[in-house]
Amino acid sequence: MRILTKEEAKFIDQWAPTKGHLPLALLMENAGRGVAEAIVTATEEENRSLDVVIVAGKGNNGADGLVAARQLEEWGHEVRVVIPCDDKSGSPLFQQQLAAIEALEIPVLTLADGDVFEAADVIVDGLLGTGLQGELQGPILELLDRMEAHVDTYPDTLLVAIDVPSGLNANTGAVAEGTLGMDLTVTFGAPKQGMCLYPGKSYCGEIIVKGLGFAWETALLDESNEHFPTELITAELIDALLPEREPTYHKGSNGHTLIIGGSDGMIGAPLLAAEAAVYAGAGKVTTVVPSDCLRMLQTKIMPEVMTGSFGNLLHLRMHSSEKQAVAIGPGLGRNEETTTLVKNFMTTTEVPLVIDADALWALGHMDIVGHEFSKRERPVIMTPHLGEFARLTGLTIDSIEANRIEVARQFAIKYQVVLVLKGAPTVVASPDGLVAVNSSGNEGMGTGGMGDTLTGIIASLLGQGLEEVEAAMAGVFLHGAAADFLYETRHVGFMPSEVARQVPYIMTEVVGSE
Ligand SMILES: NC(=O)C1=CN([C@@H]2O[C@H](COP(=O)(O)OP(=O)(O)OC[C@H]3O[C@@H](n4cnc5c(N)ncnc54)[C@H](O)[C@@H]3O)[C@@H](O)[C@H]2O)[C@@H](O)CC1
Ligand SMILES: Nc1ncnc2c1ncn2[C@@H]1O[C@H](COP(=O)(O)OP(=O)(O)O)[C@@H](O)[C@H]1O
Ligand SMILES: [K+]
Repeated sequence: MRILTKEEAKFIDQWAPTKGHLPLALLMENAGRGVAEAIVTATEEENRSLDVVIVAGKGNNGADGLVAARQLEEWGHEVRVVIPCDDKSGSPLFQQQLAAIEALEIPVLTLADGDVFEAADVIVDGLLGTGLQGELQGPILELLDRMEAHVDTYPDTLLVAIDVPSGLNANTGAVAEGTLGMDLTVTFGAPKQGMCLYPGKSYCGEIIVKGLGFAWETALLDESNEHFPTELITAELIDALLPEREPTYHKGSNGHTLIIGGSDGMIGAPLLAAEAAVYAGAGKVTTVVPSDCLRMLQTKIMPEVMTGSFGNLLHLRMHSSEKQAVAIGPGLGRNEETTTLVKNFMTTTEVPLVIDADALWALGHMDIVGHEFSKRERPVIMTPHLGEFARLTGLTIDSIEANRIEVARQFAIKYQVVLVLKGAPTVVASPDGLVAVNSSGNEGMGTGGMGDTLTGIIASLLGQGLEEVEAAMAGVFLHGAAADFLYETRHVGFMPSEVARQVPYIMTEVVGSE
C-alpha cells in the first residue's frame, strides 16, 4: 500500500484542478463526506442522533471539517462548529465552506462562548493537517488543551482526527507539544508517512482511509513528479511476493542457504540464523564457523542444518560456491584477522549476499568500501540496526531516527544496496529509491538474537529465488508478524527461536489468504 508525504499530497492537490480537471472543492467534498461516513460507522451501534463538535482550523483541513459538519447535519445529527478565533480569515476554500455553514445556520463558536464541548458525543479535530509548520501555539493549542480536558472528564467521547492528528508531522511522525491521541484518524487517498512512524503512529488510533473520488496514483505518474515512492509492507503485499511451490519441487528447488558466522562465546547467533532459514523454507541450510567453534555448534544445532568450518578466504569461497544465498556476520566477532578475511570475501564475491552484525562492523565506514558494492550485478542486502547504521555512515542515531525513511533511501541509492534499517519500524530501501515501511513487529522483540533470526529468514527467501528487495520486505514482515502472533499471549519473554518457529504458520496464513 502506498503511503504519502505532505509534498506528494500537495502535488495531488495541485495536479487535480490543473491537469486532472477536478476542482479542489470536489476532492474536499469527498474528503468531508468520508469523515462523516466514518463517524456514523464508528457509532453505528448507538443508532441515534449524535451531538458532534467540529473543531476547524483555517486551512483546508478545517474546510474538510466544515464539509463533514454540513453532511452530518443533513443526516440528522446535532452539529456545531468551533473555530480558533472570531475573525473569518482563512484559505479560500475555508471561507467558502464557512459561508455555507453560516447560511445553513449551523452554530459557529469560539472558546469565548464557554463550554463548547458540553454534551458532545464526538469531537472532530480539523485544526491542522499536512500544512502544519513548527510548534502548536495560541488559540489552536488552547483548543487542543480544552479538548483533552473534556475527554479526560468524559472518556466515552469519540475523538476523530481529519487527515492527521493536529500537531503530527505528516512526513517524520514527530509530534508537537499538545498533540492529542485520537480514537480514529480518517485520512485521504492513503495513510500519510508520519502515521506509520513513531511517535506519530501511537497518536492516530484506528486509521481509516477514504477516497478522494479519483485514482490519485495517476497524478503521481505525471512526469513532473520527482518524489520517490514509499510503501507500507502489508500482508497483501507479501502474499504477492512469497515463492509458490509446484507439486514437483524438491530440496534442490528451494535453494541452499549458507550462514557464515560464530566465534568463541557467540555460537548462538549463526545457529539462530540457520535454524530460522530452515523454518522459512530453505531447501538446504549450511552453517560454517571458525574451526575452533565447530564442535560446539554441532552439539547444539538442529539436525537439519549442515555444518562446516573456515579459516581463510579460500574456505569461504569454497563454501559459498553453488549456494543460492549467503548471509555473513552473525556472531563473527571483531578480531582483526576475521575482520580482514570477511571484508575481503564480501567485497570480492558475486554470490547473493546478506551482510549483518559483525560483518557490517568489518566494513567500517561505507565510503571506504561502498563503491565495491555498487559495481555488483545483484545488490547486497545490508541489515544494520540503528547503532550499526550510525557507524557505517558517521551519522548520529538521533539524526537517523528523525528522518529514517529519507536517510535509508539516500544510502541505498548512493551505494546501490538493499538496506534493511532495523528498528521500530524497520524500513527497507532499494537501489532504485523505493522505501517500504514495515507494518508488523512489536516491543516484545527487544531480545538478543532477534536480528540473527531475521537474517536467516531473509537469506532463506533469497535462496528460494526472491529478488533482494522482495526477500528483504517479505523477511521483515514475516519476522514481525510471527512476533505479533506471540505478542497476543505474551508481551515479553518470547524468544527469537520461537519467532522463527512461528514463521511457517505465518507463511501458510499469508499464502493461504489468496
Ligand atoms: N489531496 C489532498 O491531499 C487533499 C487535502 N485536503 C485537506 O487539506 C489539508 C491541507 O490543507 P492546507 O494545506 O490548507 O493546510 P492545513 O489546513 O493543514 O493548515 C494550514 C494553515 O494552518 C496554519 N498553521 C500551520 N502550522 C501551524 C501551527 N503550528 N500553528 C498554528 N497554525 C498553523 C497555516 O498558517 C495555514 O493557515 C489536508 O490535511 C487535508 O485535510 C482535502 O481537502 C482533500 C484533498
Ligand atoms: N519495539 C520494536 N518494534 C518492532 N520491532 C522491533 C522492536 N524492537 C526490536 N525489533 C526488531 O527486532 C530485531 C532486533 O535486531 P538486532 O538489534 O539486530 O538484534 P540482535 O543483534 O540481538 O540479533 C530487528 O528486526 C528489529 O526491527
Ligand atoms: K487534523
